[in-house]
Amino acid sequence: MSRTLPNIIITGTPGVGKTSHCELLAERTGLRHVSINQIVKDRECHEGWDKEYESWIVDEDKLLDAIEDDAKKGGCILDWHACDLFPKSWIDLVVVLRVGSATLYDRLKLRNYPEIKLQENIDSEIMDVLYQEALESYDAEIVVDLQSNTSEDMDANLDRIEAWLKQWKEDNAQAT
Ligand SMILES: Nc1ncnc2c1ncn2[C@@H]1O[C@H](COP(=O)(O)OP(=O)(O)OP(=O)(O)O)[C@@H](O)[C@H]1O
Repeated sequence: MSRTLPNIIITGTPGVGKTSHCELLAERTGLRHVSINQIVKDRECHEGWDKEYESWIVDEDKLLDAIEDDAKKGGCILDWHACDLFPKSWIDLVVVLRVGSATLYDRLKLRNYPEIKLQENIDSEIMDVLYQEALESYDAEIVVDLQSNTSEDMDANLDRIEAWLKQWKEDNAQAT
């Protein structure tokens, strides 16, 4: 299936900077920021609320149905703390954002996360869980991990993704 625009996943542990990156990237490129959190909530792609973790229990089949048409058209920036559920055929680039554990701790503390959720997220970041998930789910050549500790990191990441997008468009224009 050919798309005239690529689909990009921006993933990583909660608090790493996915939404911040996606919003700016959407502004800079015109691609659509697809906030999976928002879709799960708005389109009720869930089986209820987990009180302990203070998060929705996602119904993945319903979620995939909800975004399938947009994903098949292309031009989506998928913003979520997991990536293994999206079909490989939909995805052109997977960006895994990374952050130091002290910085992540400060960011999550500011959100008043429950202690259990805070600790699990710090452990997940230290143990590379999201990066490994991306490597297990997609071809290694489309997976990139980028640091997101500072606003300078974010600027550099956005430049890099924009350059990748420009190249993707050139390559795919030649192919058609
Ligand atoms: N590279 C960065 N440099 C400095 N601050 C950042 C950076 N990235 C994110 N932040 C700050 O960290 C906080 C969390 O960022 P953001 O909401 O984008 O994370 P997220 O990964 O989308 O989280 P969630 O998965 O919970 O939606 C925000 O206050 C944001 O301003």
